[in-house]
Amino acid sequence: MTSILPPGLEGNLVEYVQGGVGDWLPFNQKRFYTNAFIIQDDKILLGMKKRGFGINKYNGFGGKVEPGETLTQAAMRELKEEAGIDAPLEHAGSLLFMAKGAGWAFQIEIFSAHSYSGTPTESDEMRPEWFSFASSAGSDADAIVPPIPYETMWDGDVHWLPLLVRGQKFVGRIDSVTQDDGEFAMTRHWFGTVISDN
Ligand SMILES: Nc1nc2c([nH]c(=O)n2[C@H]2C[C@H](O)[C@@H](COP(=O)(O)OP(=O)(O)OP(=O)(O)O)O2)c(=O)[nH]1
Repeated sequence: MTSILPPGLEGNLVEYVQGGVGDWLPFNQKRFYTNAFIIQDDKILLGMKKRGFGINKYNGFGGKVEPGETLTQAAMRELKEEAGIDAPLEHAGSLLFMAKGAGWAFQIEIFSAHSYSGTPTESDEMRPEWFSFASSAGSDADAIVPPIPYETMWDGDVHWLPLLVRGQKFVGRIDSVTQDDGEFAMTRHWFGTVISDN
């Protein structure tokens, strides 16, 4: 099934999930960010954001792409700065995130790797922790790896993180408004999976 893509998304995509109401928000510019995840067996490495935008949420490791960097170089640099590790990151998906009133959109390029070197280490910005995405996660009293903490993550992550962990490339858009408490609430979202050309 093909469908009309939200503005700002492109590619050979099949709709996976969508929701919300209203017109897609206008934007006049995209700013590029990276977000990197390490996935091993049935575990994923997330970081608790200790400061700045998205504080007190678990997320991948990332930040702004600096002038002159490729997306992959930026993703590797941010992973090293924020988690203290190196990894052969590969592009895994893209997320266009729009906050009402901003005028510009976050273009977040998502990367993943199944191996890494070094030891995940707390930085000024992030505290790394492993989480399990096994179906039995959290049900075993002896389990020491907790399940993915969606309640402490960005609202839209519950839609695309399952695609990421099973290696399905995806593209999505999330529009949001800022609430009185400063938190973002999704107003509309759309996610599609990427159809490979071969
Ligand atoms: N997982 C996830 N991340 C999101 C969403 N929306 C959103 O802005 N983000 C990311 C984009 C950025 O990577 C991150 C916030 O930026 P950041 O705090 O890492 O960037 P920064 O400006 O501090 O950049 P830097 O100093 O680290 O370079 O939050 C979302 O819906 N899900």
